[in-house]
Amino acid sequence: MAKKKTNSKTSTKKKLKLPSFQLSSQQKLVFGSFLVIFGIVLCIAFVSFLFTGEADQSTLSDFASREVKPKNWLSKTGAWLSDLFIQRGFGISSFIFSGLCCLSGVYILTDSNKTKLRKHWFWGILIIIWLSVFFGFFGSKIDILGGTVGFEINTYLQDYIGKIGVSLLLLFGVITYLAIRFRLTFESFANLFHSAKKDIKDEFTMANDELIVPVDNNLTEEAEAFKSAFDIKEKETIDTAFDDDLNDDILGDNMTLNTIDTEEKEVLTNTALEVNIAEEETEEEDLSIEVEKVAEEQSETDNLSDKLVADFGLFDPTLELAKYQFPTLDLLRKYDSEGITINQEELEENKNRIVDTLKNYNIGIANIKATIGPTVTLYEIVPEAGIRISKIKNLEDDIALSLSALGIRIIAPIPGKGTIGIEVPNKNSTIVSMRSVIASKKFQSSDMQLPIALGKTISNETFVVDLAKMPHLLMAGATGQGKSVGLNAVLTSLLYKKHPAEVKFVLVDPKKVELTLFNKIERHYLAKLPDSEDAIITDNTKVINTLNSLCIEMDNRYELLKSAMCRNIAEYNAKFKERKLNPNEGHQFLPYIVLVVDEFADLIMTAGKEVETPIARLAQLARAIGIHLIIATQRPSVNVITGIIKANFPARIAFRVTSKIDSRTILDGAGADQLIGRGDMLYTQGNDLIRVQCAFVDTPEVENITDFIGSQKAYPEAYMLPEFVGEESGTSLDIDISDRDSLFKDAAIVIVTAQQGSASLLQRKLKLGYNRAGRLIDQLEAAGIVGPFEGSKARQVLIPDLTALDNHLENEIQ
Ligand SMILES: Nc1ncnc2c1ncn2[C@@H]1O[C@H](COP(=O)(O)OP(=O)(O)OP(=O)(O)O)[C@@H](O)[C@H]1O
Repeated sequence: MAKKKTNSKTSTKKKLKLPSFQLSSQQKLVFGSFLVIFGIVLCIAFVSFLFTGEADQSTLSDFASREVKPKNWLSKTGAWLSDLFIQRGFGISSFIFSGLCCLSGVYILTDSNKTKLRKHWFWGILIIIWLSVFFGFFGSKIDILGGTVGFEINTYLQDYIGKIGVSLLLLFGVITYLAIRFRLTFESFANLFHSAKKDIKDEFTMANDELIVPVDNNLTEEAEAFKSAFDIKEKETIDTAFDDDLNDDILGDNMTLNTIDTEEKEVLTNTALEVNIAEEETEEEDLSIEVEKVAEEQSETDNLSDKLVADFGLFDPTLELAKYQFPTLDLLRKYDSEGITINQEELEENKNRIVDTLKNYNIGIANIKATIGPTVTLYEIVPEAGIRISKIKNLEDDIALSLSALGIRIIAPIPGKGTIGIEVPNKNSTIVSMRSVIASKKFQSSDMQLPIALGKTISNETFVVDLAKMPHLLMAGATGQGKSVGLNAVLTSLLYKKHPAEVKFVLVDPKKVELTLFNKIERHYLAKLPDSEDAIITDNTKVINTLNSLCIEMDNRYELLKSAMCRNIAEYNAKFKERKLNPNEGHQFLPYIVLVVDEFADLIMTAGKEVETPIARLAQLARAIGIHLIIATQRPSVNVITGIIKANFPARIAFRVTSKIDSRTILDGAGADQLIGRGDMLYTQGNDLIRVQCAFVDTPEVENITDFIGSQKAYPEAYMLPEFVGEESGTSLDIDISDRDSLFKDAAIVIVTAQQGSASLLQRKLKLGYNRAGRLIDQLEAAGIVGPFEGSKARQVLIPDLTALDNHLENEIQ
């Protein structure tokens, strides 16, 4: 077992090292047949060389001249190839080359196991060399038997180990080959010898028995002793023989055991004993039998998808915009004041103040350490033994007063460190540019699904989080503290990392001015409702429709995931890329959708429950299907951020807020009221608070990026969300004839001709987007041309042919 395991381990290791070339079926046909033909060419040339080689010797130097006519059946090429392989190469063993070429071709054509082919090549080449040396051993000059290689190796070896040495070396080669290739062991030689000996012995015994037969009734004393000694054994053997199918002959004899005479019994005993020995031997051999690894059978769908992947490669969702270029770093501004400068004086001053203040309250400090961040410096204090932490915590305001600085935050104790932290704002804060965080290795090499570079932590590390893991983000902060910049930083991060095929934004901007710049990338990155003009939603009534539409999209996506038997969007998309999901059944690559709501308080004020319900539904359920919410608000009061919303937004960002109560609403604790503003923020994902300086991205930078993306080739339209028809507009089936899509008739013809009521058929035939095709199907249903939705099956077509369709439509108009 252990041996088997190691074997399989090493083989997987080997497999991992080898590069895998995936040839398409056509390439396999071309390459495979080329190799077979090349092998045949070599064989013909070599055979011809045996007869014409000598005559062609002189013509080889005039290869370029057309007057020279070589005798080789394949003319100059044949003469040259066979001279190269046989004369200058390995002699007649070169025939193996032609065989190997043909074999490789056949392997490629039949798509057989390549490991076996590699083995054939390995052993083939070794045999070629061995044969060439072997033949070279007998020749006194270069000849076609051993070729130049054989001759030269021989001369070289004979110079060092002599003729006897070379012959022994060749013998050793044969033994090694037999041992490795045919797993021959010393025991198998011995067994061979043993069985030969036994055969002779058998013959001998048989002959003896024949001699004994005539004196059957008079057993000698020795024979009697022999018999009694084996009596028990005989019985056992006979029993075993009864069970043993292999010993049918003996079985036959044993059946009549009572009737046979002693001599026959004796013969039988001998035979049975031998069977026993033979069995033991087989058992011994069994130990060395190697169990061949059986390849696991693949199911039919796997085979089909594997074939598709082999033919077309993995599905590439970015193919439609294959030439899309990600924005470059130089679109972002570089700031002079970047990089942290240590102001020794300031550090010393703050340290003294902290020590003095604490001394005033009889708190001694054993140790103090400073970590300088972009906007604040963290002083870590180890108090003297016996000092209660709560005492320091209570002195927060006093320490802040004596340090006469805004934004002091005391963390007592720092989780996991056993020290007390005092964050003191730097006199001169440094700007954390978006460029520096985007360029950071941490962001660039992150393999997160939706990476967001938020800024830098207090220890000046780039802070990157995965929106897909959050899974929804709540952002709050008083006006002018950096919310909009924060939102822009989030969107910019995604633009720098995600292809338009991979992520779509739904932007809600009641302030109408904050996100307008993103209009330029509408057809690349934005998603919108089918009949809305602007992709960025500024009208509060439209927000309700959009949110409900997202709920429909969510339900649709769950249906798709269910039928694909996937638990989340990542699994689903991976399966789709591997071509395991059929687009004809409605499957498609699903981009992430990020809903950004700037000024959520305003929405709640105007729309209340109508907004809260879909938001809560999305927040509760949308994480698995790739819809993520980012909600920003100025007023983090309890009537805006209700319990249900809070419960579903574990990731929160707090910019500076004006009151402790607001801080509590957003962070479930104080802290946000002590921030210094201008992008200074606290981030939590349910546990610790992390102080981060938000990356700064200015409007011109966003404009540069959106211009850069907007100037590139885009999709024909923005990503269409499913249509949501509000209650007041009636049911979707009451479609007015005049409101029908311009392609309604074409769609009806396609559906009736194909007798298959599926939206994806329309998508393909009429080159439509999924949403328009879906709308057409609804209209066809309303017109009574197709039946109702039947889950994963195509809808039933109610009109049998085109004539009936014409009649149907005419009747409709009347
Ligand atoms: N990360 C940052 N680094 C440096 N300065 C910043 C940062 N974030 C914001 N600021 C400064 O604060 C100003 C206001 O920021 P921003 O417009 O994001 O505030 P806001 O919270 O969106 O305000 P409002 O709610 O009124 O729109 C910016 O113009 C900028 O000067």
